[in-house]
Amino acid sequence: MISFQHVSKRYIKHKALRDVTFNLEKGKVIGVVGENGSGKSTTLKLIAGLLRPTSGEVTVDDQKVDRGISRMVAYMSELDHVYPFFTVGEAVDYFASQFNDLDREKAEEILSFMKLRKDQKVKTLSKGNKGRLKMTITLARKVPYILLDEPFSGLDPMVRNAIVKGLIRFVDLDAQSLIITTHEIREIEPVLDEVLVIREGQVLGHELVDDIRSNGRDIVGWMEHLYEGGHIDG
Ligand SMILES: Nc1ncnc2c1ncn2[C@@H]1O[C@H](COP(=O)(O)OP(=O)(O)OP(=O)(O)O)[C@@H](O)[C@H]1O
Repeated sequence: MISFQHVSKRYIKHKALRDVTFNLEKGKVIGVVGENGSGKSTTLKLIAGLLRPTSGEVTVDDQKVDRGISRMVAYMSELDHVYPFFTVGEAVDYFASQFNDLDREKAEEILSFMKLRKDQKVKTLSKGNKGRLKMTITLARKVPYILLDEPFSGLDPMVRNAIVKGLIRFVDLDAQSLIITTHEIREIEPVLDEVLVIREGQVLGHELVDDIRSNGRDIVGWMEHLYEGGHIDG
C-alpha cells in the first residue's frame, strides 16, 4: 500500500501539495487526475523518492520512501530521459544494466506490441514513439508499483485506446499496481479501478470506479459533480 500522511510539498515559494492524506491499495489500476499544475507529478515523484515531502510522511508497503525505493517503484517521467544516440535495443540494454529487475523477455514482447524496432535510433523516433519506448522500459520492470506520468501525451487518438488496453495486459495485477497521471480520462476509464482527483494541491475526491458507476455516473460526470460542489476531503 502507498500511504500519504499529512504530506505537504513546497517548491521554494509555491506550495504544490497541502496536507494531503490518502492510501492507495495494492493490485489496482489507479488514475491520478486534475487540472494543469494541481500537483499530480509532484505526487508521483514523492512516491518514486525523487522528491522529499516538506512535511508529513510517504510510505510504500510501510517503508518510508528514500533512495532505496527504486527497488519497489518504477517511474516513467514526462521528460525525455533516453540517450538520443542509442538504438531502441541499446536503450533497453542500458536500462537492464541499471535495473536488474528489468525483464528482457517482457521488454521484447512490449516492444513488438508497441511496434518499435530494436535497430531504430532513439533520436529519430517521433514524440509518440519515444513515449512508447519509455513505457516499454517502465512496464518491463518487475516491481510492485509502476508509475506512469502522462504516458499518453504525444500518442495519436487512434492508437490511444489500443495502448491503454495493452498497458493492462503487461501489468500483473496479482503482484503489481499501476498508477497513472493523465488528462485522457475517457480513454483510460475502462481500465481504472480507482480515481484520485487533485485540485490545487489537495485531494478533491478519491473513489472506486465501481462505486462511481453504482451511483449512475461515469468518471467525467463524477468529476464535474465534484468540481461544482467544490468539496474537499482528505
Ligand atoms: N521544480 C519546481 N519548482 C517550482 N515549482 C514547481 C516545480 N515543479 C512543479 N512546480 C509547481 O508545483 C505545482 C504542481 O506541479 P505538478 O507538476 O505537480 O502539477 P501537475 O498536476 O502534474 O501538472 P500538469 O498536468 O501540468 O503536468 C505547479 O504550480 C508547478 O508550477
